[in-house]
Amino acid sequence: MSKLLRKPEQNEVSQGVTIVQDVTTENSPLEYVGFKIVDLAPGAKYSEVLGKQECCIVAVTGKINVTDGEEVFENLGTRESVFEKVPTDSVYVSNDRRFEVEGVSQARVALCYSPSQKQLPTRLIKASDNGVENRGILSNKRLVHNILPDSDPTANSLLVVEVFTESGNWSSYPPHKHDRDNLPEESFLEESYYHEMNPPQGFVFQRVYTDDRSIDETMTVEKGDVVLVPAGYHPVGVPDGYTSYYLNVMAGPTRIWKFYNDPAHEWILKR
Ligand SMILES: O=C[C@H](O)[C@@H](O)[C@H](O)CC(=O)O
Repeated sequence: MSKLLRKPEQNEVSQGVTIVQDVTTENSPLEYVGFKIVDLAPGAKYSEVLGKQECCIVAVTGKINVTDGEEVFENLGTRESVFEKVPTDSVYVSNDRRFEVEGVSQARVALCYSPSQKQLPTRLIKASDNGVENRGILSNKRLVHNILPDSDPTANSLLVVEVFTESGNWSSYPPHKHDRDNLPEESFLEESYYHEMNPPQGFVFQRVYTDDRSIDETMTVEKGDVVLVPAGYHPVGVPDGYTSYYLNVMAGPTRIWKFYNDPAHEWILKR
């Protein structure tokens, strides 16, 4: 199996707290991005003390309470399924702070991490704060919820976005990359993809490949999988009949999302 594909696990770390995905800079080829999926039963609590990392806590499904020890944010979350396709609530917590997440209902929480040195204020990113974007044409249409875009100064290095791609469409297509620290042409951002499909037995194909093909992995991706993108183009193809969801975390030396399209396929934008 590709080293860029992480299958979900059921690691119950305490009563009602199950770690489903746990990507760190120590256990992955990523140097900037970290990512967890935590399932919480009602009343179960998960807490962390952050070092020189910032974290965006995303209420993927269900309702949660979040505190950083000073502020309390209650009843966050807007959906029982991501496929309701409504934006959700998130909380940004900066470096050298702690946080605790409590399940109000059965909840799935994404913890999105990146490096942070300069402590910034904790911030509730309400669902209504998400920038909603219909992107693409023909068979490349997708719906984008910008949770923590580079235009939002809340974070030091973290970018978080979720994308819905309909049946028979492609996203992150034409293939693009952001693996060179070469602004203004291109920024260097590592990336993680957390995937879900509807109906849940579905799969999508994701290719991660570099110009020199030193990386060239085409993966069959299923519900709960994480795909790691240390470098390279990273298109996603969605079979007929299914809807794809993914949550992206990006981070790198400069918090700017400036991608570069694969010249071989850029022509499709001119149709
Ligand atoms: O680089 C960002 C990620 O690849 C996705 O968020 C992608 O941009 C989604 C899309 O435009 O299809």
